[in-house]
Amino acid sequence: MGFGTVSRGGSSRWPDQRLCTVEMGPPCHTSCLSRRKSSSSPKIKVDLDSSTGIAVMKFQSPPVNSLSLDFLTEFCISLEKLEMDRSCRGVVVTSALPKIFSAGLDIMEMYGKSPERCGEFWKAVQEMWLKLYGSNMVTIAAINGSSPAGGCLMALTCDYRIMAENPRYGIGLNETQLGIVAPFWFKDTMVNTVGHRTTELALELGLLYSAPDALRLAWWTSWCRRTRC
Ligand SMILES: CCCCC/C=C\C/C=C\CC/C=C/CC(=O)SCCNC(=O)CCNC(=O)[C@H](O)C(C)(C)COP(=O)(O)OP(=O)(O)OC[C@H]1O[C@@H](n2cnc3c(N)ncnc32)[C@H](O)[C@@H]1OP(=O)(O)O
Repeated sequence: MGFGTVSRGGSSRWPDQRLCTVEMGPPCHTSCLSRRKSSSSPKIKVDLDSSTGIAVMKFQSPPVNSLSLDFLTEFCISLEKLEMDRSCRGVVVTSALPKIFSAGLDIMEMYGKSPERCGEFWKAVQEMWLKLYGSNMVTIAAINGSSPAGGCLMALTCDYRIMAENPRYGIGLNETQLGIVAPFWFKDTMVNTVGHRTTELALELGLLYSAPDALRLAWWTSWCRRTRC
């Protein structure tokens, strides 16, 4: 599947300033509760606070939030619903699982499947990227765990990234280490964020970065010391 032109943001839902802090705590007051809309599909839970216009999309697909066809389909539907809700201005994507943001594409989707199923899966991967990259909402990845390969792509596709500092958490397009080649548009998404030279090195060596290392290479808007965002 080829790509057409993707328009990015540009609506009144975008703030003038770069967004540097994200409120992710529990509701401050019970009166806030009435302005909250929640929905849950098996793999993704969404909470929208209409008073702030911020939605939090939590991945809840154990063991590792791998991007299966079902997961990607739910993700696109959830994002579309938020996109259509004019009260929603921004969305934070994060994980409900400890230690893992997303393990990337579901390996089991890429093994022993029919050509039709492979086509459907690959289209869903592209759809996820198109919808997230082309979103009119401000998109933020709160990376509270490991995020290799496709998980990293998802984070890079957001407008802003915040990562929890933990030496066990790594992020990067590490496909080379797995003996596969990162598709060109994975690479391009990384180039957009960290530039050609860093991307070249990272992809050649299949590097996974810790939060402080990634910060040095300008991956982040911010990072936090708490192990759970
Ligand atoms: C269909 C193809 C169409 C044609 C397309 C054409 C061209 C495209 C060509 C190539 C595609 C290139 C793009 C690739 C991008 C990707 O994202 S590939 C996936 C890369 N990701 C990984 O390899 C992640 C590997 N996993 C890990 O590193 C670790 O599991 C972890 C995430 C760091 C977590 O570690 P932890 O120790 O906590 O857990 P475990 O390792 O014990 O894992 C628990 C459990 O989860 C299973 N699992 C892990 N990762 C995946 C995964 N990506 N998909 C599915 N399942 C996964 C693991 O096997 C364990 O399972 P269990 O043994 O049954 O408990």
